[in-house]
Order: sequence, then structure tokens, then C-alpha cells
Amino acid sequence: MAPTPLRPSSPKPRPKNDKPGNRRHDGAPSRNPGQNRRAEQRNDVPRPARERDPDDKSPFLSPGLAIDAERLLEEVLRFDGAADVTVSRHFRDRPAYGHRVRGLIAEAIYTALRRRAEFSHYAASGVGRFERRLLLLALRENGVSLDGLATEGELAWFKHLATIPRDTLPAPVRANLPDWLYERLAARFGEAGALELAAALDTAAPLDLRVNRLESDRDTVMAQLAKAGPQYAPRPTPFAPDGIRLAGKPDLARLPLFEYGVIEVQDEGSQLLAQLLAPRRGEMVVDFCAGAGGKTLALGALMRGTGRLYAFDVSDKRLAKAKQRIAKSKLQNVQLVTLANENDLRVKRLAGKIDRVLVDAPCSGLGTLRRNPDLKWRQSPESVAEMNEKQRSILASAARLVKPGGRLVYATCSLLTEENEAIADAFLAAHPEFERLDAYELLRAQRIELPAGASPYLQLLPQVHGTDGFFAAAFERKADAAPKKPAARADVDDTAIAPDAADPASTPAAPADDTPAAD
Ligand SMILES: C[S@@+](CC[C@H](N)C(=O)[O-])C[C@H]1O[C@@H](n2cnc3c(N)ncnc32)[C@H](O)[C@@H]1O
Repeated sequence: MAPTPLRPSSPKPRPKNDKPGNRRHDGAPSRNPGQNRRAEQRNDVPRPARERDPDDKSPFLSPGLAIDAERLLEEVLRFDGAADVTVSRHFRDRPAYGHRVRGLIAEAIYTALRRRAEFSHYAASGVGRFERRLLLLALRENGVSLDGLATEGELAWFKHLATIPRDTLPAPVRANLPDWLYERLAARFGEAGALELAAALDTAAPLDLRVNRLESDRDTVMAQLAKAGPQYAPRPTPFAPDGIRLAGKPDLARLPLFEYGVIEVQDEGSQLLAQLLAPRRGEMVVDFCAGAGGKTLALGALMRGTGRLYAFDVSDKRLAKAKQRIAKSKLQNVQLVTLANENDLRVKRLAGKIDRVLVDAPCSGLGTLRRNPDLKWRQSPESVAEMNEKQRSILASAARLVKPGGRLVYATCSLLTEENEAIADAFLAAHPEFERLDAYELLRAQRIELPAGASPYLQLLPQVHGTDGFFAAAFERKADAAPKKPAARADVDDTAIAPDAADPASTPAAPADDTPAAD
């Protein structure tokens, strides 16, 4: 492996009494230097080979903090839960950590997750604990200085690594994917394609926003963001008409545009899925797997808040989050419904009455590895097979809602054929009352020009479109094909569903959530 060049430093003036043992966790001099010294003099803190050069401006972690980061990495690598939850809890328990330290540690953990296969390969040699070796590799990759941190033995190990040519590593290791996943992606995209895709999935996703059409338009918001400060550096997303891409990751929580629901955080790919469903004013629309409401908000805005938009999900917790975001977005036409399962009676009552149905199905999430790199290590062929059952069942049930001439979109954020084309093809084969639509044509009709795909199904890829990986299949119920319908009772308005406790129309709006959502 060629040694990774260090990234440019982030210079900071150095206080006079600034010695490693005197540092607070955010890098400032400690109010209690003795405490830090004691921590760093413990037997388990390796002795660094050399002191930091006082003029070295590159980012650094003290030996004590490196030990703590190593413990966090060990916990994350047990994969007992989502990495972002584990990392957030770790920092919540350490309120003394400043912004700089949190950033360095979090980035190191995410780098170690992204490059786990490659780093584990290198860590097979070397000295010290395995997690420490992974951590040092991640810190070095992120441009963190190893002076004042790495031991003699570790520096010698780095020298040895520099002699290993990267292209001699097995392909799944270079791709940083588990073997089963690499094999599936290579079968689909070829070896070079899989490596290119894997490399794109190993980069950090940009921060994309969607402008709420009920409140403003893209040009106005871009001008406001540009005026709000150089940290936003907004530019239009290449494809989605309401999308804005920011250059960095500025904090949005206190930005009035965000606080008042004028903008939402949403990957451009998610925005394109809403465009593909293309709901119109006054229509009846169902977002079958609404979750925390990311796509519900986009659909509601396209409908200009008119018509009726049902947000279904089996998770109360997720719909409660959706409720907060809906209140903030000022949408008045959304009805939240917690389903017992996809065959809930309330789904049956709407059979054949809905103009457009989005099924944003539960999936492996492997298209979102830029944000959730732990997923590639947490999913397995078995978990995907389990998901397939659910996907088939949800799609079949949701299809019953669609009225003749109405549109059905099945979408995932997966890259696997078995969660995507296989589900869509099997659905079409079993439902001759539906026909497949060309997703690219549907977008083109809205002047959204995507490079043509290999099939009428939409496939978004990070290395091609700059979005997360998404799949979508669009279907239309043939005009003469009425759905099978349970016997209707004449005394009920069967488009009216008993509202849930979470329905914004039936309960006072909750205070707006000020945490940007990732979808
Ligand atoms: C990919 S997520 C949806 C994300 C959401 N559409 C968004 O844009 O924020 C899939 C959702 O499907 C929901 N789900 C799982 N099983 C379901 C079922 N049987 N019926 C409806 N929703 C289900 C999950 O709770 C989860 O919120």
C-alpha cells in the first residue's frame, strides 16, 4: 500500500501552556490538567515514539482520547445496533468533548467502517490491539497526526504497509465489501463496475436540501442561503427541480429557512422518487411505507397541499416523527395511519380508489452506504431473503389501492437485484392488470433528463448520478382492469379512514423537530 498522503491541516493558534497532558477533550488547555495526565499515564496508554512538533498544525488526538476512540470502535464493530446511535450515545455520555474532538473521533469511526476489509487485512500484521491498529489506520487516512500518538512499533508497521501494493489485495478487500455482497455486485456491474460503485459508496454523501414549494422556490432560497454565509455555497442539484446541494455540512438546525419548514434535508435521489410518482393537485395519494415522512413531505408539496395524502406505516414511532415534520411544513392534507400490517382492513377499504401509490419498501439500505457504512457489515444473504418476503407482500397489498389508470411506484434504496428487478418482475408477472411504465420517460415528461438506463426501471447510482443508490419501478393499472374489492357497505364513506392519534388534522401540532433528518 502506498502511504496515504496527509490531508491539509486545519490550523489553530496554540495556547502558551498547551502540552498534551494539559488538554481538554476539545483540544483547549484542561481546567484540571492532573486528571488528564493521570489518564494518560495509565498502563494501557501506549508510549508515543515521539512528541508532537509544537509547530505541527495538523489535527491530532491525545493518547487518552485515542484509547477512548478505540473503545468506541470496538463497541461499534460488535454491530449490536446502528453505528450512528452508538456514536451519538458515546458522545452524550462525554459532554466535555468539544466539537473538534467529536468530529475527529466520529470521522475515524466512519472511516474504519467504510474501509474495514482493507484495514483488517493490513491489521493482520502489526503490534498492539486489533482495534487500535484499525483506529490508527483511520486516523492517518483522515490526516490526523500520529506524532505524540503512535509507538515505535506502530511506526515500523506503517513503514511495512507502505511496501504492500494495493492492487495485490483480493477484489472484495479492495472494494471493502463482505464477499457475498461483492459477488452480487460484481455479477451485476462487472468487476470494474463493482469496484467503482464500492469506491463511490465509501465517500461521504453531500448535504442535499429540498425547497418546500408551498413556501418558496429554489432560486429565492439559493439567494437567501448565499446571503446567509459562505459556509452554505448552494448550487442546484443536477436533476431534481427543487433540490439544492451544499458544498459542506453546515449546521442547519438554527437556520430560519430550516426552522420554518422552507427547506428539508433530502437526498436528491429521494426527491426524484417523489417526482416519479408525480402526484397532482386534488388527487388521492398513498405513501404506503411513509416512515418518518421524508417522501410524504415531498409528495405533499408536489400536490400543493391539496387532495388527500395518506401516510401509512406499521411504526408509530416513525409516524410520530413524520407528524412533527408535517406540522413544520404546513401541509394540511396528510392523514397518518398506523397499520397493523400491510393487509390491514383500512387498506382494503381504499381498494381501487387511489390515484397514486408509492411503496418505499423496507430494504437492506445498501444504496445508502455513504451515510450508513455499517449496513454492509450488518446485512447478510439471510436478512435480504427475509426482506424479500416482506417486499413482495407489501407491494401486492398496496397495488390493490390503485384505481384504473392510476400509478404505482415500487422503490428501494438497495442495489441488489433480488430486492429490485426480481420483485418488480415477479409482481408484473403475477398482475397482468398492471403494465410497466418507462421511469426515464416519466421523468423526461417533467423535463428531468437522466442518462438513459439499461431498462425501464430507474436505477440511481452514486458514481453516475451523485445520489444514494435507489431503484424504482413504475406501473399503471390498465384502464379496464378494476381491482378485486371486498363487498362495500353502503352506509360508509369508504375513502374516509378513522384518523390516528398521530393525524395532524385531529390533534394539535407538536413542536417542530429541529434535528435535520437524513432522508
Ligand atoms: C425505507 S423506509 C421508508 C422511508 C420513508 N418513506 C422516507 O422517505 O422517510 C421503509 C418503511 O417501511 C415501513 N414498513 C415495514 N413494514 C411495513 C408494512 N408491512 N406496511 C407498511 N410499512 C411498513 C417501516 O416501518 C419503514 O418506515
